[in-house]
Amino acid sequence: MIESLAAKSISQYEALQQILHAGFQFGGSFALWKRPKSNELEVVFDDSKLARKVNISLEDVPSGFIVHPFEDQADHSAFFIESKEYFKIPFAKDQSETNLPEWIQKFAEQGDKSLQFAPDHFPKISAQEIKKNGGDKEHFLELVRKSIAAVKMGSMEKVVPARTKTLEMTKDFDLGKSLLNLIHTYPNSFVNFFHLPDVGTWIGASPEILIETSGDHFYTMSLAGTQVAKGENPLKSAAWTQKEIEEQALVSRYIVDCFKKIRLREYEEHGPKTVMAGNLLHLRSDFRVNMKETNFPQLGSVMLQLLHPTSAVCGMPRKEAHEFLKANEGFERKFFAGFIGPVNIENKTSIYVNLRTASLSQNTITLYAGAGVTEDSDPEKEWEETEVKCNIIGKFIQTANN
Ligand SMILES: C=C(O[C@H]1C=CC=C(C(=O)O)[C@@H]1O)C(=O)O
Repeated sequence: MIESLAAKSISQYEALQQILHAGFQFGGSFALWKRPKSNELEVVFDDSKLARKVNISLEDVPSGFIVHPFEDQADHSAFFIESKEYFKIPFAKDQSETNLPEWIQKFAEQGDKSLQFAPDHFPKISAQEIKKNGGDKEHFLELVRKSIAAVKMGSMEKVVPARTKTLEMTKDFDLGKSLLNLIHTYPNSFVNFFHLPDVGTWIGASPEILIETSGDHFYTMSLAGTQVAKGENPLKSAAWTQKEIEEQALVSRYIVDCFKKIRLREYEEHGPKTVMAGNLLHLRSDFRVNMKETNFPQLGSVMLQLLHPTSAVCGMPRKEAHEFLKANEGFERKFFAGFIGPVNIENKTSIYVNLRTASLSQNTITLYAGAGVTEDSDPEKEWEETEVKCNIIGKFIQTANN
């Protein structure tokens, strides 16, 4: 349902606060997001008190927001925030004011203001759970060493070990402000927030599309290789090592192998080129298919099932890399490196890999990051890379006034 917006303008910060307030008071699940380069913020509310699940055959799914963990589900299901209410509001950077649907403003005015930010909506994590959730540096270094050894032994070409970083939830943590900062700092990312009662509450800024379908057009990308952007024109001056070029080429090969599996020969491939995500540079290739010309109307769902988890977040071959991570990583990825995004909204589905992300609990915020390992990797450098990746979200969470 598309709502008309109220005439009264409010600041973008206030709008975010009111959306969050209404979302938590609604009692169901909700999500908000801003697509890369878009000037609009989109929101869905679902009043269902029980987390909804759908099959990941997306053609049959109503409008909404999908949330799938890293682990494949035996029943091919994902969590789903059905679009019982959907609206979008202007949210350009240079436009400090915006409008909300009238009902949200009324809802927020009537409600209890103290609930505007309510960490008690989030699950509580015990100290014991924090300890075993994979944030230890020595554990990660050892994991990378083991990864390199396994690649050298020939059982895998690449693997993507990950870690967490846990921050304390401070009293001055301001969710609306963190989101506003993420939105304006990362205009090329998919900035997102979703809340599934009793399941999880996550905030992130992903640079990686897993699949997108819009009308007859299908799109996916291979993204890998990381360096910190430096200098005046980082996109032009970036140089890539053989290790990074190979790492990204493996992700592209993985996509082409998926096309081969379904005998799809007509696709466009462009790249790789250097792209910017926050203060990081990556190598990216773009893949496009016309679903009408290739007579493949269900390509989105088919590729979603074939691609996830890609070798940008798991490794290659996928099965061996996944088994290695399960045996050695030592923590549960949950929704990290899973996939999230709007489905069948205005004839478009945009599903992102859930990277540069954090889960919120009553007392902690857990950041997640991984790094692609090949035989030329250096454990200390991979640790540094995950620090920088964690910081993309972390720096807007640790200090409320950032
Ligand atoms: C696994 C992550 O990034 C992936 C995407 C781009 C570059 C990557 C890399 O250089 O390792 C990773 O494959 C992450 O951000 O946690």
